[in-house]
Amino acid sequence: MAATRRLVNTVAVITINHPPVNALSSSVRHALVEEFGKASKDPTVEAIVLNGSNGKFSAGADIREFGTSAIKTVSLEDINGTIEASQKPVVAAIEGIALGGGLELALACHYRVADIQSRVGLPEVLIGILPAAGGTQRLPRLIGIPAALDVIVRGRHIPATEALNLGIVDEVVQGSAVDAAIQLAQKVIGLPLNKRRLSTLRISSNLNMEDFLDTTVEKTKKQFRGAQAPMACIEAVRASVLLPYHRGVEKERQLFLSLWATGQPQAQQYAFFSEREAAKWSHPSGARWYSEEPKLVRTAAVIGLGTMGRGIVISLSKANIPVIAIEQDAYQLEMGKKAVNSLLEREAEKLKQQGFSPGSKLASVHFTLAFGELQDVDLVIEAVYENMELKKEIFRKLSSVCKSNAFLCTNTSGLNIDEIASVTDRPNQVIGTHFFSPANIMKLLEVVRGQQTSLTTIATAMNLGKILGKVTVLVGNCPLFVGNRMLGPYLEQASYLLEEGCYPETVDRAMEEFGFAMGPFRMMDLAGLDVGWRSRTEKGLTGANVPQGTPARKRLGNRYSPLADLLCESGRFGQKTGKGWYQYEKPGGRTARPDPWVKDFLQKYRKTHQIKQQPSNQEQIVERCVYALANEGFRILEDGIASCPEDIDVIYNNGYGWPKYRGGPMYYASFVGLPKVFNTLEKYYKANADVPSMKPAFLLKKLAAVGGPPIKEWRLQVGKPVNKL
Ligand SMILES: CC/C=C\CC(=O)SCCNC(=O)CCNC(=O)[C@H](O)C(C)(C)COP(=O)(O)OP(=O)(O)OC[C@H]1O[C@@H](n2cnc3c(N)ncnc32)[C@H](O)[C@@H]1OP(=O)(O)O
Repeated sequence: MAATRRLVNTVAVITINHPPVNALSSSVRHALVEEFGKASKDPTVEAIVLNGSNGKFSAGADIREFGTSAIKTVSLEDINGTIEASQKPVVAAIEGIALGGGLELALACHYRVADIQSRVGLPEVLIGILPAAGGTQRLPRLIGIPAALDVIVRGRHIPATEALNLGIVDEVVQGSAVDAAIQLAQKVIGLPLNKRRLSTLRISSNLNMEDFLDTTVEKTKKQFRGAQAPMACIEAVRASVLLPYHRGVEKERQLFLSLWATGQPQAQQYAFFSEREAAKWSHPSGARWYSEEPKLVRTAAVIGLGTMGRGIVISLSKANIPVIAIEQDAYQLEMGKKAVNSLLEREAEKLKQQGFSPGSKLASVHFTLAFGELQDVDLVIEAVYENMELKKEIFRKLSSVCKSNAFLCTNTSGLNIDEIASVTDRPNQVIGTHFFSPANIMKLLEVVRGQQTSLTTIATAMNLGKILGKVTVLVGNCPLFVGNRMLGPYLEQASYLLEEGCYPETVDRAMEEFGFAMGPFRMMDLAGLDVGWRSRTEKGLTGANVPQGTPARKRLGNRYSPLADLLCESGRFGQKTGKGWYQYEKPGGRTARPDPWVKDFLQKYRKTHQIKQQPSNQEQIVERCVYALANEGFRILEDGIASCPEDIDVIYNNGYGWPKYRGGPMYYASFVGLPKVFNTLEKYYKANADVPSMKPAFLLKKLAAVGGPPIKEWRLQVGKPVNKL
């Protein structure tokens, strides 16, 4: 039964029953109509309580129904209208979550009681749509325009205590929300309900509403560049100010349909489900996420308290895993300790505001210089800087100090996991955990399996990612893994564009207007240009080891751009030195300004090398950079490094600032059409045979030849994720 009804004295308790998250699919909506109908008619029922089974009110509309005929059956807004109009008081008992349509349903009830652990919100914007069951009209009437806009446009999950302060819920309880709701329902029997019907309320505000909304539009346009849903949310809320309720709801509906026509909701919903699929990892042996038991991680250690290590320590503590944090000397330890403690204080403050005692949520962190203290930890994450010899030295030590069943993780962004594992006494328990900076904030975790990594180790690392609240993707071991490997051809194209007449700001603007959080040159400046320079020097691509007589713009017969090397040779390492592809207000400054020095440098460079100026337009810039990125993605699939295109998209959406409303680079390639991507790359490669990264990948060619099937059918062509490198 999608909803059940029981009677407690004169209160009918209607329970949504649709595991796992009580999504309001067609069957639930029909069941709600039926049970409300019966409760309304039943003369023994004086009040109604609505809750969800298994401690979850509801995660909202069933996202899988969008775009199908199921969504067209009885509408949630009609149900909400019926509930609100009920002559008997209806109380929502919110446990766990009331999200999207779930909260809209609760807003149609006359009262809302929430348990202290619950979260409410209207996160539709995160899947490319807007609340379309009256939420954009009822919420502003309840909590006012500014607060409602914040909730709807950002789509964040609001903890119960904050929801109480905002006025979204009427009561927050420590114990059972259902019991409290029944008590409240009994108390309000017979009281007038008019003021509890949100659709009938008038919006009160002293603000100059039109100005306020216009300013919000401008701010939102900048903040969510290119995303349509946030703008539609504002327009729907504007309608709540200007129009009577029923016309506001019509506007909400129209906006929903226009959003659907943009294609953005489909991309964002693909991204939503891809994230969930990524957790369901598979292994070339045929093992899957459900066939392997992860080991419990009760205690952990982090080696290195630089930016990465600090973020990892915070993540572990927030997940209630006690941490031992190690540094190499007293000074570094003290610096790390100060930074970690100050971040933990901020977390504790947030918890206090939510009504929790920080001690019950944040695990302890113990700082030490002594490796010997690691003998009992279940798992270690090494987070020192990228140097193979240093990492090996640490893993040798760990191998001798840690208990035999401890897991050893390395936070490398591209070094060989097998080589690191080879110095230990337990290569099967060594795994890569590639966090993204700042590690306590960024959602992505690339888990890298080495050749000998055991299934238990994989299951444990994947489960740890989940516990830390990360979007965790399992990938194979190859230089730079998935995300960073794809950056290579992308950044290469960006540099070639400069050689050919573009400027950093032109390329960055094009990519940012496409939707990237940051263009390639701003990104390089942020990461530090010296990092890549060091690696190219080690590979003999630049510096003293380049063979004499090598042309400046060729390496091993292929095109090479020395621009970044030249910048580094001038001491321009990016933000940290106050100069890179841009100039900054000071070393460590954040505001990038085009630098006349760079312009002059590029002009001289082009003249010296007699490069014909043919600056690309915005569309060409995007095509070259994005197709180069996706092409490498196809190679990664061919090589068996990623299991499926969805995993690659999850990595880009969550770790590289790719605009989620474009689904990810592989989804985008599929959206544009694989034959078009193939032909464009082929044309470029034919004219530039010295740029092998632009040679269309074999898999792309194969898929394009059959007309570019939908992305979920690519798996058939990809096969098992066996590392072929
Ligand atoms: C007419 C329009 C009216 C209203 C519009 C809407 O209501 S749109 C929907 C708005 N709601 C959301 O966006 C919530 C989406 N869900 C989540 O954020 C999380 O799933 C949630 C609820 C916080 C639970 O997180 P948790 O980590 O505990 O579980 P997980 O994410 O793995 O989800 C478990 C399985 O449930 C599926 N699922 C979740 N939400 C929905 C949903 N709204 N519709 C359909 N399916 C949903 C999810 O895919 C998982 O499925 P599985 O097959 O097990 O992978």
